[in-house]
Amino acid sequence: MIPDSKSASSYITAIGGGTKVETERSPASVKEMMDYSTFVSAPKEFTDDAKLEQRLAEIHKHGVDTFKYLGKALPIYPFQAYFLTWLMGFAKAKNVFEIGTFTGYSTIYLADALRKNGGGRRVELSGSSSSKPIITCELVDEVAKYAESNFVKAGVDDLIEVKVGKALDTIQALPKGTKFDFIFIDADKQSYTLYYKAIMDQELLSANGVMVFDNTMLARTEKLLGKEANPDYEINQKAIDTAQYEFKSELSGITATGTTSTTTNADNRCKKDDYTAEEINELVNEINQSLHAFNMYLKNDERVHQLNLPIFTGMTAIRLV
Ligand SMILES: C[S@@+](CC[C@H](N)C(=O)[O-])C[C@H]1O[C@@H](n2cnc3c(N)ncnc32)[C@H](O)[C@@H]1O
Repeated sequence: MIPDSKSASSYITAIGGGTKVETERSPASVKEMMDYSTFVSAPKEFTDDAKLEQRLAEIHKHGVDTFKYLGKALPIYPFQAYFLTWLMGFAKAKNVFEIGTFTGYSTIYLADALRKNGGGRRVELSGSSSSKPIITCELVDEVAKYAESNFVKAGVDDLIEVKVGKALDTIQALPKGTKFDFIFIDADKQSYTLYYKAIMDQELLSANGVMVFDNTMLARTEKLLGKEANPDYEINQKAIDTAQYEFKSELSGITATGTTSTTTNADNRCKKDDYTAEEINELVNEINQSLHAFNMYLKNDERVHQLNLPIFTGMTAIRLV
């Protein structure tokens, strides 16, 4: 049964805000639900290499500590890695395009799944150049170098090429019709529509390929459903952390695309270490508006089948019609 706007709103608010999910059926927190799902799921594409698992845990911790200036930069959650690698197996993906490398955490899982899918097909680019089967885009040079060192340590560097710079430039530099079986986007949220349009214009998704966007339902998602802002809304710390990170990351995207007039204002706000609740509310609203615009654009795009899934802060899976 399709939930009505009211029940959907409370459920999504719970997910977006990281608060308790209050349904009769499921009193668990989102994290508890995700942990349980991880526990009882076992995609065969997922790594069973204990050493790699440990290395990934170290990468997670070290990356978050090292790149504090990116705010609360977070890799995907383990259950999300399950989901991505399961999809990779389903699509029999032989190559990958990723936006948002950060420490390389998600990329390493994708590389491991690629090996389990039989190795990986090089991305054929025009002319003499041919790349590795995974292309991942990272804006910040220092971060990209750190990710590359992690790929070496994880033994997957032969599969991955990091493109440093603005992701939109990288997409547009790819020859039209370069095909990827799996595309994962987890970067500046306000650029999601631009990335999607550019990927579709460039015809980068293969016929049976899958494209996934992360965080498509961020904090304070009730705004997306048109509910009035609640002045008594208690902003919880998790929502604040997420918003700060997403916004700071977002700034790169604003500058990268140069399509918004809020850059100066946003840049000034980014320099601050502390935000008031009001400012955070404003930042979250901006991001949510972009995400809602993106979600609606997809909903109305007849070229694709898309599913907006309530996994963690929302993941949207897309395939071509
Ligand atoms: C959420 S993190 C990615 C996490 C990664 N997918 C994982 O699970 O381990 C987002 C990354 O996107 C990068 N980024 C932000 N804007 C970008 C842009 N315009 N082009 C390329 N990368 C960008 C940030 O520097 C950050 O490292």
